Amino acid sequence: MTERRLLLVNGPNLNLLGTRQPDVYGTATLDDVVESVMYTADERGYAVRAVQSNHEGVLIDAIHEAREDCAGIVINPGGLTHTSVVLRDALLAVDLPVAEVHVSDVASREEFRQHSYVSDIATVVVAGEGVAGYARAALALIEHLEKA
Ligand SMILES: O=C1C[C@@](O)(C(=O)O)C[C@@H](O)[C@@H]1O
Repeated sequence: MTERRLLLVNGPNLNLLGTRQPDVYGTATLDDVVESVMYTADERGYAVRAVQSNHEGVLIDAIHEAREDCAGIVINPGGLTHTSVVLRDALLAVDLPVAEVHVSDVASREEFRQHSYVSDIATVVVAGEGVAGYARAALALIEHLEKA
């Protein structure tokens, strides 16, 4: 039976949501994000395990562990989006469907933010919708899982 659990991953600096560049990222906190994803997932009968780390290896370990008991991954890799081959490799290695989220509209920001190592392997990409984008991404991922 498919596990009814999602892994929610937030990468470097996302612990500072709410106070970090509020003009770009808004004032909602990481706790708000986790709560909104849990609420949305719970309504569809899914549990959520949330991890945030400023350390790439911690994120990679959490992604590896998801293989044991998660059906999919919702991830905002933060700046690692634009740099991390190892994060991409971890996502490919566990072979779970991925929803990539960005609070800001990365496509309309600096050029270096316009390349993602995750987007082409993601089932869902949501960017520029503020923290509300996390719940939308989780829902789209669940819908994908339910169809599969
Ligand atoms: O840390 C972040 C946050 C971000 O992923 C976003 O949610 O908009 C966008 C990234 O470019 C940035 O490095």
